[in-house]
Amino acid sequence: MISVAAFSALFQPTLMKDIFTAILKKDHYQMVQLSIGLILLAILGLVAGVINTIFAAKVAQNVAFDLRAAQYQKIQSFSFSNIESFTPGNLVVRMTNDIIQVQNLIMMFLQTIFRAPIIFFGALIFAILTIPQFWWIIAGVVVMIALVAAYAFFRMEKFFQIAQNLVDRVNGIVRESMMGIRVVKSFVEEESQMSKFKDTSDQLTKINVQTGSLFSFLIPLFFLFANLAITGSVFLVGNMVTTDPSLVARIATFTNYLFQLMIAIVMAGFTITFASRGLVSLKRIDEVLKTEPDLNYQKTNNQISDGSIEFDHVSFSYPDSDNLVLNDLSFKFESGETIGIIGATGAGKSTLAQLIARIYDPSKGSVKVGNLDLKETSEAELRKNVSLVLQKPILFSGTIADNLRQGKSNATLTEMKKAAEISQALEFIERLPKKFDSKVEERSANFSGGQKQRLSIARGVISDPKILILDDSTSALDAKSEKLVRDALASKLKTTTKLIIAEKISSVINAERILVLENGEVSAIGNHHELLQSSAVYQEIYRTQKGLQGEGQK
Ligand SMILES: Nc1ncnc2c1ncn2[C@@H]1O[C@H](COP(=O)(O)OP(=O)(O)OP(=O)(O)O)[C@@H](O)[C@H]1O
Repeated sequence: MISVAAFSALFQPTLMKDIFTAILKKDHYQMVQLSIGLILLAILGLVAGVINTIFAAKVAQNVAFDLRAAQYQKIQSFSFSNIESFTPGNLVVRMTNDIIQVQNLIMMFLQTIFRAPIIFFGALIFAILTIPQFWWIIAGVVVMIALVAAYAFFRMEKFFQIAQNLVDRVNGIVRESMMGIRVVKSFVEEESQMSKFKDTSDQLTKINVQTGSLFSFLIPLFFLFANLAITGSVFLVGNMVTTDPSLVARIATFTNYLFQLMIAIVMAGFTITFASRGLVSLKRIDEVLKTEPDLNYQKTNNQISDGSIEFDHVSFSYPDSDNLVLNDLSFKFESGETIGIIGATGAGKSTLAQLIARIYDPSKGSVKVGNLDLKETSEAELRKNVSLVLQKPILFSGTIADNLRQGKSNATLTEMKKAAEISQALEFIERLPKKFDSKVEERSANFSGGQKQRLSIARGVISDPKILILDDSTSALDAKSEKLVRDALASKLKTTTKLIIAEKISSVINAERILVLENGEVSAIGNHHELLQSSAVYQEIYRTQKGLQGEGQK
C-alpha cells in the first residue's frame, strides 16, 4: 500500500506533463484520456494512503497495548526497592507518556519508512529525467534542505530529552500534592506547591515554545529553498524555451518533483526526530522491562510448618544507603507467642517487620519462618502464612468485601464477619446500608482513619495467618477499641504468632515477650515485669509514658 501511494504520487507529475504536451498539441482525445488516468491515479493513491494509515494505527495501537501490559506485569513483580529506585511518579510516566511516544513513533515509522525513500529517489530520478540539464539545481536544493533539516532535528532531539525529564518532574509534583492534599490544605501550602509546579511547568512551556519556534521557522525555510529553486529554474527555462519549446510542458513537472523531494526529506527528518524522541521513551520502557525484581521467589512446595520466627545474625541497610538500620539481630519467637516490639522512633521496628514479610531481604544473615528460610518459600506460601498490617492503611477503590478478599480471595461472608469482628469493624460495617458491599472510594476517602485501620486489620486476619504483624496498626483506635482488638486476637487467633509493633507500652504490656529495639540492635527481650527490672531503655520508655500505661492493663 505504501508503494502504491508513493508511486501514485510520483507518476502524477509525469502524467501532468503528458497532459500539457497533449494540450500544446491540441490532442483533445489524449488529453481527456490522460486526465481520467490522472484522476484514477490520485484516487488510487488516496485509498492506498488511507489503508496504510489505518494499518499503521492498528499496529501502533497493538504494540502500545502489549507494551503497556508487559510493563504493568513487570511492575507488579517489582519489590519495594525496585519501585523506590524508579520512584512511583516516574513509573506512571513510563506507563503513560512514554507508551504514547512509542505509539507515535511506530505510527510515523510505518507511514514513512518506505514511502520517504521511494519518493525521494523516485522524485530525484524523475526530476533529472524531466530536465537533465538542471541536475545542479536539484543537487543544491537537496543539500541545502538536508543540511538545515539535520541541524534543526538535532536541536529538537535535545529539546525533547529536556522536555521528557520535565514531564517526569511535573508529574511527580502533581502526584505528591494530590496524595498529600490534606496536608497541603491544612498547612496552607497551596501557594508554595503552586510555585513549585509553576516553575517546572514554566520550564516545560519554555522548551515546548522553543521546539515550536524552531518548527515554525523550519517549514517556511524549506519552502523558501524550494521556491527559490523553482523561480531560478523558471527563469532559466524562460531563456531556453526558444531553443526547446517542450521545456514549457516539462517545467511544471520538474517543480512538482522538486517539492516532492523537499517533502521526502522533511518527512525523513520528522521520522528521525520522532524516532529519537520515541527511542528515548522506548529505552525508558526497556529499562523497566529489563529490570529484574531484586526479590525472587522460588517455585517450590516448601511449606511454612508453624508460626515461629527466627532471625540469625540479621543486618540490614536500605538499598543505596550506608546506614545500618538493623545490626546483627538474632532471636527466636515461638509459634503462637504474642510478641511486642518497642523502641524509639527510627529504631528499626518497621524495618524488622518488613524483613519478616520479605518486603526486603536482609543484607546479612537469614530470616526463617516456620523453620524455613524465607528465600526457600514461594510467594504464595509466604503471603498465605505471613500477614503484615501497616500503620498507614491503604484500601483500594471497590467495596469493603473486595478489600477484605485481598486477604483471602475466596473469603465467605461468615469469614468476613469474623475478621471484622476481631478488628472491631463489624459494628460500623453493619450500620452501613450496603454492609460489606458498601463502596470504598478512591484512596478510601469515605472512611475515617480509625475505620480504615480496622478494615486493614480485618484484611490482615481474614486468612487466619500463622504470623500476624501489626505495625503500629491500631494507632488511630481509641484505647478501648485497641484493647478489644487485642483481646479478640488473643481469643480468636490462638495459634497465630502475633507481633505487635507499638510506640506505646500500653499496646504491648500483655505480650508474652517484648523485644526492645535500640538503634537497630536488640537491647533486651522479656515480659513487661522482667524488662521493668532489667532494661534501662524499657524503664525510660515506661517512665515517659506512665500516664498511658494503665489503659493497656485494663
Ligand atoms: N525506604 C527507606 N529508605 C531508606 N531509609 C529508610 C527507609 N525506611 C526507613 N529508613 C530508615 O531506617 C531507619 C529505621 O526506620 P523504621 O521505619 O524501621 O523505624 P521505626 O522504628 O519503625 O520508626 P517509627 O516508630 O517512627 O515508625 C530510620 O532511620 C529511617 O530513616
